[in-house]
Amino acid sequence: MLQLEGQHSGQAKMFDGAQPLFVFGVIADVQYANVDNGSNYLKTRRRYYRNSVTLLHDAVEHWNGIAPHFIVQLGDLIDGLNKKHNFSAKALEIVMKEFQRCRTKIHHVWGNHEFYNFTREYLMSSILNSKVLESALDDISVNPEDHAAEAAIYSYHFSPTPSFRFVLLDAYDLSVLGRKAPSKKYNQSLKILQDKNKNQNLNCPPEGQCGTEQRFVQFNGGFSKEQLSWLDKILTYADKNLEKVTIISHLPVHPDSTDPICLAWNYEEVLSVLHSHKSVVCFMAGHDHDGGYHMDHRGIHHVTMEGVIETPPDTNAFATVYVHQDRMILKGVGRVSDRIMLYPST
Ligand SMILES: Nc1ncnc2c1ncn2[C@@H]1O[C@H](COP(=O)(O)OP(=O)(O)O)[C@@H](O)[C@H]1O
Repeated sequence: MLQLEGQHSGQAKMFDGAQPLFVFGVIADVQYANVDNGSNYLKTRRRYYRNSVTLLHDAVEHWNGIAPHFIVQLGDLIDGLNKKHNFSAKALEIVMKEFQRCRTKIHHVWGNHEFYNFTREYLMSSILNSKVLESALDDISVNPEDHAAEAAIYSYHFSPTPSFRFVLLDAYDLSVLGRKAPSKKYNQSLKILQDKNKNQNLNCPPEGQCGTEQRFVQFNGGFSKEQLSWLDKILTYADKNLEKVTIISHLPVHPDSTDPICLAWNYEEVLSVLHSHKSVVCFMAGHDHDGGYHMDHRGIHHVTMEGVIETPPDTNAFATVYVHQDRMILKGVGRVSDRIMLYPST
């Protein structure tokens, strides 16, 4: 029997009648800018730049009535247009004011628009660095090289309750955005792009390519070997401890969960790490504003959240996830569909 949110008081209200172990909120691609409505590059989708902060406000109001244990913000919080208007810091202040009304922790990942507005160094010491909320390594022992890799990469993990873990990934670890020329990672990223994309404008997908090859564009990025090896260690620990892991990233990694132009460059390598561990139950991403979903052959749920920026003012796009011992129940608002996600059998 379904019970509506808002009919209960106190923490972590139930949605399906059973008491969840914990509850979290999820929202993607707010992309606020203090400019008139516009459209995406191909002029196929309308973008509601000013109104997106109102939709964020409404999401926070909703969550304040439920008291989730935490919220994950999937990146592209403010639009790159702010940079042109010298409004980046102010725009960030405006959206963070909404989040600050939220009586819970917010976990942020970074998308391409974070790097249009700010340098990686700025982001590391900004309010968008939520890694500081968690002790980065807690009880998982890693070697000194992994410590160094963790410091250069914005990724971390946390366990909100025993047997569950969340891993936030840095999808622009390999990227020409946010990596300084001519650093090793910048050069490596430019080479990956230019080997696959011969256009002058690297935001323009490779000529004549369709399907997943379109992903080699400048507004995407990928995961370094160090980050994947770090992820592998966390998942090994999680396997041993019979944990259920949800992975959070700006870029999706399964071609059936997104328009392939939005995929991470080395999505196959990420999938191969995920599939070598039994602990992974869900992968959540943003970036593709149309959203998407696919349960892969190993039973991992790939959820791509609809973007707030392309959501008309009379609706919304966010979700609350009720986590149970055997499933997650995702309750969408507005453009986001409800979904029951059973964990893969081990
Ligand atoms: N097909 C394309 N050709 C050239 N530039 C593009 C193309 N698609 C997107 N871009 C540019 O790439 C950047 C990111 O695109 P955008 O649609 O804003 O991505 P997002 O969905 O992350 O907002 C923008 O500067 C946009 O103008």
